[in-house]
Amino acid sequence: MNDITPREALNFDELGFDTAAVRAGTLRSEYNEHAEALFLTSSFCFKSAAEAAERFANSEDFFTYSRFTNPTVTMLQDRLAALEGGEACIATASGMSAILSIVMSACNAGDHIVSSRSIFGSTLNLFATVFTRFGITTTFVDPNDLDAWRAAVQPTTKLFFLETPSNPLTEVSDIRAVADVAHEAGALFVVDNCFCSPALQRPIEHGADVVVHSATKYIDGQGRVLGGAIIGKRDFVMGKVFVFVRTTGPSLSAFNAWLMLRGLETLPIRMERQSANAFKIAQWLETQPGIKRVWYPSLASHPQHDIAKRQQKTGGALVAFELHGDTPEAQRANAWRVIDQTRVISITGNLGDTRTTITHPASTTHARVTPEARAAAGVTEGVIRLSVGLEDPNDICADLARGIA
Ligand SMILES: N[C@@H](CCOC(=O)CCC(=O)O)C(=O)O
Repeated sequence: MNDITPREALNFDELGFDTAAVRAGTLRSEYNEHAEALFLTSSFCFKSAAEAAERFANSEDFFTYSRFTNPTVTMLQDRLAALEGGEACIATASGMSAILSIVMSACNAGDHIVSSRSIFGSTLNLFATVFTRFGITTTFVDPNDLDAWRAAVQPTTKLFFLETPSNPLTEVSDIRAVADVAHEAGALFVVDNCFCSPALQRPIEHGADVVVHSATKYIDGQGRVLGGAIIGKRDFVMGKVFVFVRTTGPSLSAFNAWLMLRGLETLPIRMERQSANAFKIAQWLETQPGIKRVWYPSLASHPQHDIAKRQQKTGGALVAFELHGDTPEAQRANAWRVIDQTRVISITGNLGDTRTTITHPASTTHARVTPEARAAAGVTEGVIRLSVGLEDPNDICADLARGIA
């Protein structure tokens, strides 16, 4: 590929994380532009039919067609691989298409997955309803019960799936401990690192084989575009996932990749500040009598506080809390009242934005999950998820106080 860099290529393994966040992805055109260029083109031209044939035959090394190779997307992939400490990355159109691509690349009909039960609603549905139609079954387990992971293993188990911290309750699991069980079983261990981003947690360093992201969240960081990313060893990512994405087309657009490159430049400072704001808000929520329970990994009351301290740089920017209520209906009414009384916070089904967002998971992000699966994951009608942004945390507390009072 035309890797024309103004000076010699940088080795990001030897440079700091913050340096990689702004500089990794060094591909430049013949013009040696300073900022990453946006290559809005569906295809690339060839000097001859023979060159076209040669380049299509070696598509990993040449730009041919943007469904599978585009310079702007390559720069994003290179940067994400550097940030996660992986050998290679493939970017996709959304987080869900990233998970789909991993499973379709790793499993065949008749194979089996062991997954945490505490995962995003659409991921749970993908495993429980879509894959089963193609003969891939999943056993869901309590993510903090290592015996349950072990007991769920079958001769056909090919993949372990963990989300830590989990969506929406920020349940934290020991990545190294689950990795050991996965590897004893000969399974590929996939960790969804969406809530932390590589700025706060690098699962590959703790034994994960593959890291998956909804890049829509902290990687974009400003609530603008959808995207996904798969990071891991070259033989799996380029040998299998690349071929799947090339053939089936859940590819990331160059425009979205370009925005995400901009977003990543501020990832470390956004995560630091948003985490600090979230900690302040979580501490304040714990003092509110109207609130039954608060989940935030940096709080001493969090059930996996010790694991989080070991594994994450900060508690992250997601806070979950539960409202009182004698019945599920009363809990929902209380939660909706708090949400509806906000004026500053955005009521929306997304997270990872610089603006604070508030979500009622039971009726949005986890609405299509069965009530039993929601109950097993602890997602009651009283739970509210807050994705804390860059506003003054006092303004966010005041906005929440109106409904809580
Ligand atoms: N990952 C986002 C997703 C937003 O919600 C959904 O995708 C809902 C699922 C559906 O209705 O199909 C988040 O957690 O905020």
